[in-house]
Amino acid sequence: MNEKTAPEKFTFQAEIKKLLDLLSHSLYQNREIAIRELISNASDALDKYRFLSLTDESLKDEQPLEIRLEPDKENRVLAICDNGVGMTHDELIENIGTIAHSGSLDFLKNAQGNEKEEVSLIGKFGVGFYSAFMLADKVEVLTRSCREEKGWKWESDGSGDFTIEPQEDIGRGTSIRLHLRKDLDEYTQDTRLKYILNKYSTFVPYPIKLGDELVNDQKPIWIEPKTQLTQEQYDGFYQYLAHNGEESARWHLHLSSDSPFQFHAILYCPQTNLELMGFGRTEHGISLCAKRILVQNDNRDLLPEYLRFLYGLVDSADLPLNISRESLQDNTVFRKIKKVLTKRVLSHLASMAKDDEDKYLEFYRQFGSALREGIGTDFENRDTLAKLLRFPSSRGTSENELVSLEAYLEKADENQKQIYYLGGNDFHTISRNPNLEIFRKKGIEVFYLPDPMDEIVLSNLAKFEDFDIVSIDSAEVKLPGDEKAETDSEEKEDEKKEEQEALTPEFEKVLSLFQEELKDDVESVTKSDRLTDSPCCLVMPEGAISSQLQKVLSMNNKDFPTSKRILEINPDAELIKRLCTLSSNADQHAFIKQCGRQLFWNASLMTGIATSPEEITSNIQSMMEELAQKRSPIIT
Ligand SMILES: Nc1ncnc2c1ncn2[C@@H]1O[C@H](COP(=O)(O)OP(=O)(O)OP(=O)(O)O)[C@@H](O)[C@H]1O
Repeated sequence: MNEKTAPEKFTFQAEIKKLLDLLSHSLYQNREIAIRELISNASDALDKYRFLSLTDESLKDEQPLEIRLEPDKENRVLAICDNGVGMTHDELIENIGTIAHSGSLDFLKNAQGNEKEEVSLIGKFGVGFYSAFMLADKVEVLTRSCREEKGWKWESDGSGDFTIEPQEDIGRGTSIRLHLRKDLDEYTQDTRLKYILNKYSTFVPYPIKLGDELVNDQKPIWIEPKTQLTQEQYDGFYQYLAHNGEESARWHLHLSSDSPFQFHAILYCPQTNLELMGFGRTEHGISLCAKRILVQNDNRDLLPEYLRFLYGLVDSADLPLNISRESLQDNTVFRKIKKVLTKRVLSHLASMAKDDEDKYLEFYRQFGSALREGIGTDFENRDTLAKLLRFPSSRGTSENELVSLEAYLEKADENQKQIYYLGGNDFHTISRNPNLEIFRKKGIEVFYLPDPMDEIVLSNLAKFEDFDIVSIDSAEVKLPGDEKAETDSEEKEDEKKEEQEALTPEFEKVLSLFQEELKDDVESVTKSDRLTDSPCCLVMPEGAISSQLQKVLSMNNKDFPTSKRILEINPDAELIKRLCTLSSNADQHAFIKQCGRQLFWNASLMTGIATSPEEITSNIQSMMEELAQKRSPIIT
């Protein structure tokens, strides 16, 4: 037991001396962080006391745990007081004087003697208790440990030494009395102090009082167990974070973890996606706290970019309080938290999709665009994201009936090796596309993609499980059970040649006349295997991107090179059969060519890529005139 009456004198540890010298002479402007540091220490001290009193009944009393700020304008003193754990004589020496603590150690490690750099590092690492000397030219610490009857006064002017002497009549806890520097009267003004407290300490889990006024009235609900919270409390916190006075969140996720690192988080999904309503890019971030002290209120790196629609707060005791925005991303704990949060959000969505499909689809209609964005950017979670995607399909009756890739495969033919989709202007235009005929005949489901974004996503995804994802207007399409699908491309070429050779001379003639007419417009004219009723359709050559996608890309970039398509002709279509019979008569070749051109235009219209309406209408008109002439010869 230390029975001391006169002040004992101590010398600061060399590193601390250096730190203090720097602090008292530095021109570092953001002095208000000192208040944040001291409040954070007070909050830690209250945590420690709360914990001790849980296990040791004798330490308990009726005092409410709180932090008080007591400004004394007359004497230019600001006291920051807590009734937390307090410090014994030896703890005082050890904690604030002779051993550099984590914040200050980090600072010193990185400072490396360059004064300019040292000053900028103050903001980066914070310097814990010692930041008091940025505000004060004398600091007194009055403290009484919860385990002792007797208190102590620590005092220093920050120049190299400190003293400790006994102090009578003080309550449990610690008061840090800052004798403010001459020019810092503002730190005794209520408005200035409230501003600082609101900025940094709103989420401190203990009441902070300025005089008699409670300054932080936001309850830190994220550290409470889920079972003890009501919907109203969750709503209130959401409304606070989202600055939204009326709405409840669409859903929330309350996470707590103790290992391998400690954090609490509440994330909220809003009802509506403002980006869909033309409000521009969502720019709010997540509130980031370290030990309940706000470090940043708009952190945009804690979640991947595509989840930017979520509101929330993350609090971790394993994050350094004074970390800068730049160095946060390099922090291991921060990166791990981001990873866990992302996975938990996605698994929450997956469970919702499984347990309550309707609720999930409602969410998807608002925020599906975010998940689609994730496919292109979050490679680590691509498979999970792919399972969360939904698309309209040929089994539905409108674009509102959405199907997942997994549900699609459940219904697929066992010989099916590919997942099929087709883009187009709208659901009904797509459903009338002739490329679908063989799929309809074979009962194969095709995703209908009126939204070009969906097509970009699927072509980007390219594969789901072991299935290639292909646009059905592509030469790469392999139909289930199609023997040709199994052969390699060389054999396939040979087979194609053989097949073309096996064509009737009449059909061959028609193809060559079409080819002649359309040589500048199409890559080739070939026999079709995918059509059952329609005379023709356009398909993309192997390796080319789909029609719809080309359309979108060329809309954004006029110089985007569009690839020529293959015109496939159905020999069994009535019109083609008739053209075949005409083909042996050279007088009819001009007419066959005219039909070939019109068929190409028709297919272009169906695909939504027709570009020459005047030529199309004038060709139809001249054909109608010819027909009309035959039906009713003009009487002259
Ligand atoms: N209000 C207080 N009540 C009780 N102990 C305190 C108080 N303020 C500071 N201390 C003690 O002094 C020590 C040093 O404080 P300082 O702020 O310099 O570093 P730290 O809080 O340990 O580090 P960091 O903030 O970087 O995690 C604390 O660990 C704590 O033991």
